[in-house]
Amino acid sequence: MKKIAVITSGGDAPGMNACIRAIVNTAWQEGIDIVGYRHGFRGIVEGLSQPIHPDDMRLVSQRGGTFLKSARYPEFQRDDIAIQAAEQLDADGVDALIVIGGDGSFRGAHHLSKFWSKQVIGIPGTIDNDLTGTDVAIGFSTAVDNAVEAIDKIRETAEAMARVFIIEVMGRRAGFLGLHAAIAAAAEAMILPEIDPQPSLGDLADNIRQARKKFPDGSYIVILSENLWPGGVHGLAENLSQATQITCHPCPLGHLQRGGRPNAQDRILATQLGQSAISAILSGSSDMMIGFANEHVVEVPITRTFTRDKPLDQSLVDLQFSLQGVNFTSENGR
Ligand SMILES: Nc1ncnc2c1ncn2[C@@H]1O[C@H](COP(=O)(O)OP(=O)(O)O)[C@@H](O)[C@H]1O
Ligand SMILES: O=P(O)(O)OC[C@H]1O[C@](O)(COP(=O)(O)O)[C@@H](O)[C@@H]1O
Repeated sequence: MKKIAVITSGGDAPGMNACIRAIVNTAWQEGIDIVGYRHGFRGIVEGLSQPIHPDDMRLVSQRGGTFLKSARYPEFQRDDIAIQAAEQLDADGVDALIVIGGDGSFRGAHHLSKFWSKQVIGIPGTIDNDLTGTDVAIGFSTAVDNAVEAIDKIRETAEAMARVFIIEVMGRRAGFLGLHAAIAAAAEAMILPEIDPQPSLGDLADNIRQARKKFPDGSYIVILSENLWPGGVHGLAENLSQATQITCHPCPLGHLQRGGRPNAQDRILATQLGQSAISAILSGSSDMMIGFANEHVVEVPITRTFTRDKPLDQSLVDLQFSLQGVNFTSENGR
C-alpha cells in the first residue's frame, strides 16, 4: 500500500476537513502517501489531483466546507465516465480510494468499484444523516446546531411581534434535521417526510388558532422539512394565512444550515472515522462504509447504506408530538 486517494463529494458537510486531516496524518504514520482529487468524482475524471502532506493539515479541522472542494457530477452514473475515472486512478498509481459523502456519493463509489479492482471505502458526510448503518454522519450535529441557533433568533423576533413563522429546514427527503431541530427549538408543530399521515391544513390551522386564543401575544413556530408541501414553505404559509386569517411568515433557512465551523462532536466523529478508514483499508476491506453505531465504529457494506431507508428514531418523534403545544391543547382543566 503506497498511495491512497480521497475525495469529498455531494453536499459539503462541516467536519469533512477534520476527516481529511485524520486520514492524512494516519496514513503518514503508516508510510502511505495521500493524494486528494478536487471537486469529487469530476476531479478524478479530469485528473485534478494534489498531494496532501500533514504539514498542510495543521489548521483545517476548525474550518467548515471542504478545502478539497466538492461537486455534484451526474455524469458519473455513466459507465464510460466511471471507466475513465478507473483509468485515471491507475495512471496516478492509486491503491485505494476514500469517498467522503452521502448516499449519492456512495452509489458513485460502488459504481466505480465495478470497473476498478482496488479498494474503495466510504465515510458518511451529509447533513441529512440519511445513510443506513450509521447513527450519525459527519456534519449532521453542526447542521442541527446551525438550524437551532437560527430558529432561536426567529423565535425572539416572533415572540416580540406575536407572529407565526413557518421555518423550512433542509434534509432533501429525510426528516432527521427537522426532527432534531423541532425538539431542540421547542417548536409548536413539525412536518416531516416520514410522518404518515401528514397533518392536514385544517388541523394545522386549528392548532394555530388555539395557540393564538390562549397566547394572543405569543409566537408560534412550525418546522417544515423541504420538498414536502406543494409550493414549499411559501405555499404552506400562504395556505395557513388564508385558513387562519393570521399572517404566517415563511422562512427557509437554506444553506446557512450547511456552512460554518464544525462543532466539537462533528470534529471528533470525523477524526475517528478518518483514522478507522485507513485501518479498514490496511485490513483489506473494500466496498464498505466506515460508520458509527451504538457508540462504536462499524463497517457496513456500502450497498446497504443506500438501498434501505433509514427510519427516524420513533421515540424522538413521539417525544416531540407528545410535548408540542401541550400548554394550549391539553384538556386537563388546569
Ligand atoms: N447512481 C449513481 N451512480 C454513479 N454516481 C453517482 C450516482 N448517484 C450519485 N453519484 C455521484 O455522486 C455525487 C454526489 O451525489 P449527491 O446525491 O449529489 O450527493 P450526496 O453524496 O451528498 O448524497 C453525484 O453528483 C454523482 O457524481
Ligand atoms: O446545495 P444544493 O446543491 O442546492 O443541494 C441542497 C441539498 O443538499 C443538502 O444540503 C445535503 O444533501 P447531500 O448531503 O445528500 O448532498 C440537502 O439537505 C439539500 O436538499
